[in-house]
Amino acid sequence: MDFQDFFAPAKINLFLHVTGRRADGYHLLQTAFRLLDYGDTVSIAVTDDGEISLETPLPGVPAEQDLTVRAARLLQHHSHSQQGCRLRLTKRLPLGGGLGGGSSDAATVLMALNHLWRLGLSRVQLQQLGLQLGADVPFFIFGRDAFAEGIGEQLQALTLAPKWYVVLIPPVNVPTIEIFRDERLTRDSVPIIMAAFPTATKRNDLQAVACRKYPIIAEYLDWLNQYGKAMMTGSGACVFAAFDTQAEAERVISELPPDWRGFSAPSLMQHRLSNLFD
Ligand SMILES: C[C@@](CO)(OP(=O)(O)O)[C@H](O)COP(=O)(O)OP(=O)(O)OC[C@H]1O[C@@H](n2ccc(N)nc2=O)[C@H](O)[C@@H]1O
Ligand SMILES: Nc1ncnc2c1ncn2[C@@H]1O[C@H](COP(=O)(O)OP(=O)(O)O)[C@@H](O)[C@H]1O
Repeated sequence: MDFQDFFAPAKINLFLHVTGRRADGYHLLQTAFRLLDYGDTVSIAVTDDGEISLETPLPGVPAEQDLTVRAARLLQHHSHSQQGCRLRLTKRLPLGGGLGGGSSDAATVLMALNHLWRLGLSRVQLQQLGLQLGADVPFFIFGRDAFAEGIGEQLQALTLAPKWYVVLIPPVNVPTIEIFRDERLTRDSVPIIMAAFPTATKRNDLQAVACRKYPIIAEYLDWLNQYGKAMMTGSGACVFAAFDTQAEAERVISELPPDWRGFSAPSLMQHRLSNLFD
């Protein structure tokens, strides 16, 4: 059985404003997504028996609920394909970290199987399908830094200078839904236009609620603020800061207190699976 490896990068949100709420309860956002050259690896072997299985289930996540399996099943159902696959996942991104790990794994499975099963769906078709799995999935299929609106599915390409990021991983798993449900969340940020993004003050509207619920996040922000401008990504718990050079980022990592976890990684200009659509 031949397994092929496919990369599933992390994302960070360079700012995140909650501008309203849809009738179905989902929140309207404005955000800037940035890809990082750090992530999970999904290994896939195609089978002809129609079965879909995950050989490396994550602790606490039944295989059938794993976003890789759900993505494969969704694509199989949508395309009426008779083919199947065996999946293996090498997880580096923390669960519930705001780095979009599960969504990125799902996007990678959709793009890889579209290629391996020779389905010929376009990037836009896969983005629409991916939205059924999570609000961040279309961005990973879009495959480059983006200004996003709606619930994150309306995407415009952003060109940003390359940077190095320090990402710290507080020892808490923050369920996205818990932050969006909180009555203290402010939901009335005034919408900005994309052209205003580079000069606007960067803020994450989910950060105050997450820090109140999990004070350890504030502790990690305070520590990182000594070195650069620290912010939380997505609904947390991870926090990040940007640096111009690898050396600066690695110096910060080398000074982490004992038992604190984090990594440094450069920005990623294009998703490695983007070439599958050329
Ligand atoms: C906040 C963001 C920012 O990039 O990222 P994460 O921190 O999760 O990575 C995303 O909008 C998260 O996207 P994603 O993680 O895919 O969320 P989903 O699984 O679609 O949603 C989980 C739950 O959060 C709530 N939710 C999610 C997105 C949104 N715009 N409004 C919401 O109210 C809904 O109750 C939903 O049932
Ligand atoms: N392949 C997967 N990787 C990570 N989480 C997954 C996966 N499949 C299902 N999940 C579930 O989705 C939840 C949120 O995942 P994740 O996308 O990593 O969060 P976030 O977007 O906040 O970083 C996890 O807590 C887990 O229960």
